[in-house]
Amino acid sequence: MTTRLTAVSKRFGRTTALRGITMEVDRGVTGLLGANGAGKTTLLRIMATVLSPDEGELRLLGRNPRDAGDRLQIRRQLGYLPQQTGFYEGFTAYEFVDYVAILQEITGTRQRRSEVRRVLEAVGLTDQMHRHLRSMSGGQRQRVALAQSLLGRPRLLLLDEPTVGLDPLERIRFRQVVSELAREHTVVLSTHLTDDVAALCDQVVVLGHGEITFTGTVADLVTTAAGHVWLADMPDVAAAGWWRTGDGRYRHIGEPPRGARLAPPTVEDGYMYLTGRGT
Ligand SMILES: Nc1ncnc2c1ncn2[C@@H]1O[C@H](COP(=O)(O)OP(=O)(O)OP(=O)(O)O)[C@@H](O)[C@H]1O
Repeated sequence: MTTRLTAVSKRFGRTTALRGITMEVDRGVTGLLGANGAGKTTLLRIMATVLSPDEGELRLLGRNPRDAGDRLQIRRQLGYLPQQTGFYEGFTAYEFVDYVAILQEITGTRQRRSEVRRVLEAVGLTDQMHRHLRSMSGGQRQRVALAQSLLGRPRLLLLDEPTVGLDPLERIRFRQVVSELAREHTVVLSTHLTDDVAALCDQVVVLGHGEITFTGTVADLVTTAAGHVWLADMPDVAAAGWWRTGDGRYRHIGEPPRGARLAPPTVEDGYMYLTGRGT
């Protein structure tokens, strides 16, 4: 079931949010990495059939979203976690997910109940499902939001910055959930956290100013910075970027000076080198 974008572009007035995006996603996790305003949300909204592209072709789960019949079929197999979920604070986790299930026309009370319980269990909230949303932590609420996106066992799961605002333990819990899901789902998640990409993604797509600047594996992304990261006792202002590390040395990204002590690159270095920002 192919999910592929070909030469997709989108403008908002004078702003070009996406230009000539061509990419394919498959089972596993694809990470969309990019700075604020790079176009990640716009891309996910197009894939979620919320927005139409101005130009280009889209195949979602082997279907054409421009066709009304196909679009309905796509939406039935699609899970979407937007950047901001409109929660109803007075609802419990169960009530909220159940409400979304009703909106999705999951018919039959017994079937709906078991589906709501299934998705809450998938995100590890079985014990918390009768707590009110207003009393939950950011991470728990994010898992409730993820749970609603899993209703109906979607084959394509789109997650917009799902780990923003989570503390380290919540992020690890969230990663566990997503990596388990990716065994059977195609997951596309946007983030500006290179740690999430390193931990989760089979494929990485880097967006910069609405264009794809890199597609490959995490290892490929790391390799882009090989030979361009070095450590020194003093900062080198000619580097594209540098910062002082915890051990008092200065880590640099860019063209190394002669005789520099090269360091093995990380995903973050790869991303920084690629974007030419260094810091
Ligand atoms: N509805 C809209 N109307 C006008 N401009 C928009 C709209 N949506 C997005 N844009 C613009 O398109 C560009 C891409 O925005 P988008 O939200 O897709 O980026 P992003 O990578 O998701 O950013 P962030 O990480 O901050 O969420 C930005 O310049 C943004 O201001």
